[in-house]
Amino acid sequence: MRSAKDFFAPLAVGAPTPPRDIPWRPSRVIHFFDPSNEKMAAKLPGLIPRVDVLLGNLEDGVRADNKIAAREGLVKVAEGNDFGETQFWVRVNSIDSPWGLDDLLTLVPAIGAKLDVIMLPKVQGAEDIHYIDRLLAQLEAKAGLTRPILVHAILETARGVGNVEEICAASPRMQGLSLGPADLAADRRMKTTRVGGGHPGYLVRQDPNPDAPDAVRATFQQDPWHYTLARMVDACVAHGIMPYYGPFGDIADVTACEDQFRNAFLLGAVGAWSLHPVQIDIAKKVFSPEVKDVEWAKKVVDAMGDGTGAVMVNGTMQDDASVKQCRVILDLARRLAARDADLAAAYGLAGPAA
Ligand SMILES: CC(=O)SCCNC(=O)CCNC(=O)[C@H](O)C(C)(C)COP(=O)(O)OP(=O)(O)OC[C@H]1O[C@@H](n2cnc3c(N)ncnc32)[C@H](O)[C@@H]1OP(=O)(O)O
Ligand SMILES: CC(=O)C(=O)O
Ligand SMILES: [Mg+2]
Repeated sequence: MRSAKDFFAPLAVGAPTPPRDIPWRPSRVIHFFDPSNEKMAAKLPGLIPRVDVLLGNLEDGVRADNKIAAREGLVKVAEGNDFGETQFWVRVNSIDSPWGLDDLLTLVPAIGAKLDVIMLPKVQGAEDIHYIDRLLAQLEAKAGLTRPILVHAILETARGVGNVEEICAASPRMQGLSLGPADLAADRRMKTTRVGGGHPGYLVRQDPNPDAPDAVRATFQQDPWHYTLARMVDACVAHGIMPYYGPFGDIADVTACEDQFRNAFLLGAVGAWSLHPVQIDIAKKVFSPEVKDVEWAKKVVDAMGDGTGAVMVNGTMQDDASVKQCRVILDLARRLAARDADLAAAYGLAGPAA
């Protein structure tokens, strides 16, 4: 175990100092694209200003015979685009795959200065984060980078879920976690073949009516990801990093996508992935607080004065704890409004500096 005293020391001579805090930046939507797909890459200049995070995916979803083209395509995308306020991330291949090491050895020297976050799939435990932590420090030092690249882990194995706390705590570089419902379902031997979302068979049924035993009994679908997501949120918050819902594979079912994203938002996630342009605005809408909730939060904060005691607002009790809930909403609304003039106008909050 590393001493607390050297936790924030660089892991290689000449590497940038590890971060003490993960900077807050909007990350309601992490938009995935395949850098080996020229049609997708051609759409990026229009997509970059629309998304909070643009992510070049090199892992699952990219054909094995396109892995090198994808890696090279990502370098071209980085060199050929100005990302402005948009974060630029990559999902590298897993460190036990034939491509993971070369992804890192190529990308950090070539485009490390533009990469905000490296997303690492199939993280099993702290040992995987320790490995990439040291390797990144060595590569950053060699490349003369002055800003540390952050690391985001996908939680998509049963062992990873069991080790979630240790993964979050393994390095000051840890930026966040995403849920990987497809690989996780396979690894756990769950019997759903969907990429995220609910399942009609995962339900509870209304009790029988003793007066009408043959009457149809309503059923209610449940969320099979609730347990994992809630566990992720607790682990992330405990370690000062950010939890994200992952992908929703039924691109055509925009309604269920919105529902799944909203469940995650309500539980504490800060964003979700978009796999297709149609999912971008869904994520941005869901992970921005609703105007009515911002208005309510302002009202409670105003009514609570110094934030202590108990008052009635519209027939409800508000006190020191509930005002904190309202401040969570208001704080997020303020941060988003400061970057988005439309949201600022909708919320009645200060917008971007002129
Ligand atoms: C479990 C996991 O690991 S999830 C993460 C891995 N998977 C991914 O990243 C998948 C990313 N998304 C995709 O590959 C594609 O969106 C697919 C395969 C799902 C659907 O692609 P298509 O069948 O081409 O969809 P569709 O025809 O609706 O696309 C419309 C247009 O949007 C483009 N497009 C589709 N997805 C994207 C994207 N993610 N980014 C940019 N452009 C896109 C298409 O190229 C197409 O362009 P065109 O109008 O010039 O022909
Ligand atoms: C997100 C991802 O990688 C998965 O669901 O497997
Ligand atoms: Mg996966």
